Amino acid sequence: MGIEVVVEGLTKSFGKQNIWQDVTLTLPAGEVSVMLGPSGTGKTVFLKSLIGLLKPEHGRVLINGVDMVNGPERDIFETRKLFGLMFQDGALFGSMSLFDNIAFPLREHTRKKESEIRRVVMERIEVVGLLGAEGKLPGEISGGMRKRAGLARALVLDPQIILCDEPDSGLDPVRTAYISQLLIDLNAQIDATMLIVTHNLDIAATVPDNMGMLFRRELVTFGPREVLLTSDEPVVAQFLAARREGPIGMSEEKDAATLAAEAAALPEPAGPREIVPQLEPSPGMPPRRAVMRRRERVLGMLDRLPPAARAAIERTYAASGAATLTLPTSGSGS
Ligand SMILES: Nc1ncnc2c1ncn2[C@@H]1O[C@H](COP(=O)(O)OP(=O)(O)OP(=O)(O)O)[C@@H](O)[C@H]1O
Repeated sequence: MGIEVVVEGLTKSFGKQNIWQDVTLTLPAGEVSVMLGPSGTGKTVFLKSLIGLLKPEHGRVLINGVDMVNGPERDIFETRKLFGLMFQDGALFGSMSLFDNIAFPLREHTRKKESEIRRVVMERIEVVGLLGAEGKLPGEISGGMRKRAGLARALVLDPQIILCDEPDSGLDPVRTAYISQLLIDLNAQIDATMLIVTHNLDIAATVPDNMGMLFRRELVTFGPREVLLTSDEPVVAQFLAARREGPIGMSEEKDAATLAAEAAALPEPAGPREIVPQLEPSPGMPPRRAVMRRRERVLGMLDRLPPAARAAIERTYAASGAATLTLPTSGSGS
């Protein structure tokens, strides 16, 4: 099973530029989480901070008791081996075949024999649907194939935590849908904790168990997907509706007068936002073990969630036939 990642009071600046401050959240073990946020809000910086490649000035990132910010370098180095990283561009070596690219971490970090390396690499190549392309160079294949090769490479060391930086960048909507399904199938197969950074609304709506958003140097929210998807925070509503009206500007934040004028011109929302169902693993895949754990966890926190999120969660679990569940009384509490 994947490992819980606990982030406490994380603050990162570069010189005088504060990127974000006091970020606190927990990535639940084995669940899929998405971090949204406009360009430049520090999502990639956040991923790099989780693996200890960047050092925030304050706060902790705890993984199996190791603090990836302030812990001993030796422990951080060892803990990093639990991670699989998929970068935006696949980060493949252009002069190496896909096979050699995917084998690279095994050759660098293990003493496995070539026959064993071949077995592992071919297994992962099959998982991401690239059988037959292993001899090709990265320049000879499409962007979507390069992404999948990057994912295969992230998987060779049997990671328990997978970080994906914009898995959809440069992909058309159909390829993005395939990548979304692949991420869910992967979670079903290996039960790893996953964090995906994306701007893509389809991935955000269909893939994660949990969602968060960074904006104006803060974590706006992080929690079960229903919390963000029903949120009436202006920045979340603007992002999810992909509209110009709202706090997110083209290059800089808008002033109060502009915001007020835009808000006055906007039509009243027609009703609660529609939440599309989360993707299920493909036929033939094992069920996601995270689903049951998440259900326990989320139902345990129901009383502390905003009413709209609570109603959405109750609808989700009622629709998925959770007849055996006793939902905490709604209408009481918050
Ligand atoms: N090593 C660095 N040194 C100085 N500034 C940096 C460094 N890395 C990132 N930054 C700055 O931190 C800010 C956040 O960058 P980051 O790449 O994390 O944003 P992002 O949310 O991932 O953006 P996008 O969605 O466009 O990829 C940017 O202003 C960037 O210039």
